[in-house]
Amino acid sequence: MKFVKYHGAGNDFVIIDAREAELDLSRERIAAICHRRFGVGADGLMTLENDPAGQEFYMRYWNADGGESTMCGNGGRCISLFAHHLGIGGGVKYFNSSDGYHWALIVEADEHRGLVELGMIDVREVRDNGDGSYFAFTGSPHHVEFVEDVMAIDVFGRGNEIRRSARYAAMGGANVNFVQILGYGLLKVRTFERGVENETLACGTGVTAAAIVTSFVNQTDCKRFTVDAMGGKLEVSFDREDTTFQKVLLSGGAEKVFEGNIL
Ligand SMILES: N[C@H](CCC[C@H](N)C(=O)O)C(=O)O
Repeated sequence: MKFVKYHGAGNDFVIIDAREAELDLSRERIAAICHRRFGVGADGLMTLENDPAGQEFYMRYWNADGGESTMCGNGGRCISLFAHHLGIGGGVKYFNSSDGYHWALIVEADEHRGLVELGMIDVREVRDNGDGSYFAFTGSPHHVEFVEDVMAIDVFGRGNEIRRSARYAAMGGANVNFVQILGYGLLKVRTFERGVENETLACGTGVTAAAIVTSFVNQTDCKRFTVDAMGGKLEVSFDREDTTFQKVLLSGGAEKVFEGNIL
């Protein structure tokens, strides 16, 4: 089975063009493909499929543990560059996914790399958990808390604990984002990802949640954030009406790093 490997700010994915093929993708097989030693290694796997609703393609996403999951922002940017490399659509890609329709502008691209701006869903609620942390759904569920120094945080230990806490059990757990405010519109974020069950080098829906919660909580007139993730920089921008965030955009680099054949 042919695959390609892309990453967005170090959040990495196996992507398979499934438009013509019936694939055998069990939970176990996806977990094996994503395994860092016994497989290709990835934070997640995506298939690019024909969309019954008539968009240019459908994006399905599975986490590294083999579980099909909710929207992946870095994955959406990578699969849009992959679609571009396949000659699908024009300068703006229109696709469907688990949280509805998305568009992605290919700002620039060569045969390996690109700069991709992805339209995200609206965020109509930021929940204050009452303990200094917050929750927002940006296509995936995200816990957000502010810390003095993200590099001093035990992201795995504390992230795992919060991800498995009773608060988020009903939704199957949440991703956990630790946010350090570096300045006005400037954040550093580290994320423990549900379904990867570890820290990832970047999380697109996570940095989107971090920016929106920062605007909601203290930089209330800021609508554009640069976010330093461990694997690279991402930009988040939005319009804001009271507590509704619309025209949410996630921008950053995406890169095709290799292609291969899964036996
Ligand atoms: N692990 C997430 C999905 C992937 C999110 C992340 N890779 C992104 O870029 O948004 C979840 O199960 O909620």
